[in-house]
Amino acid sequence: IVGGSTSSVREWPWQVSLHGNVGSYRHMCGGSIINKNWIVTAAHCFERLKNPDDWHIYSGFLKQSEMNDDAPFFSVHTIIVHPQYCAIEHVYDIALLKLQEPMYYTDYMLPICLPETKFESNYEDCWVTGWGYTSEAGHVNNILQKASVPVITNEDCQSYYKSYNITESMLCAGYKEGGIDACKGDSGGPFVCQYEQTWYLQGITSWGEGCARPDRPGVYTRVGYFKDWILKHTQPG
Ligand SMILES: COC(=O)Nc1ccc(-c2nc(CNC(=O)CCc3cc(Cl)ccc3N3C=NNN3)[nH]c2Cl)cc1
Repeated sequence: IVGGSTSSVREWPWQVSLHGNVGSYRHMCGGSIINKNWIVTAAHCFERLKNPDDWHIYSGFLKQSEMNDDAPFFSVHTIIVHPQYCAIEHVYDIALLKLQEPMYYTDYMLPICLPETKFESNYEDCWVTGWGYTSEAGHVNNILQKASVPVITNEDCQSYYKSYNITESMLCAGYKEGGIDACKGDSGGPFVCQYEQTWYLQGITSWGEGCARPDRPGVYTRVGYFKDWILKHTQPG
């Protein structure tokens, strides 16, 4: 997160850190708890690491330094990447992780609500969180960062990204002058908005041209667009 600030415990209890085995395990992506068995994240996180055994999920932690080999983690039973995901176009950048054992909820580990509708009309108080770089030429941050970022229309977003196709399955957020944005290592993590005292997962951190640059908003997977697909895979019975 560029231009953000340090989060406190229990602020974002749905935020998880996905550690991938690239020789040793290290933070690769963020993710969000949606119920006791399922995490939602970005499809691009699994381009190289497709084996569930190569992933450890850390939940309930604020600092990367706490997510060490002595700390408890959840294992992954199944990785479901959206069948229409396309890396080149950044489309359908969403994936579901089924846990090997159900999670227990605590004050530090709680699910985030899915959006009510496919396209929300209210995006008043929206935040992006993660352990990603705090500048383009940076490194993964130890303490979870947060930043408030306004949603912009897809039409405005398309006008900024002339060489890309901003689809209805994407949601954009950012400041025209830049300065505050997600960055490397934040992807897969939550973009949440508070409405009438409830937080909803409106986006999954996906891509952008650089970090926090003027006229280059962040592009998120629009979670509402995939609500039926998510429910189909994650509802018991
Ligand atoms: C010790 O462990 C480590 O060092 N781990 C570690 C883990 C992951 C990565 C890493 N992850 C990615 C995937 N993309 C993102 O995370 C954000 C994309 C994004 C989204 C929005 Cl909305 C806005 C802007 C951007 N944007 C553009 N440019 N940069 N960011 N790239 C790299 Cl590199 C690097 C190191």
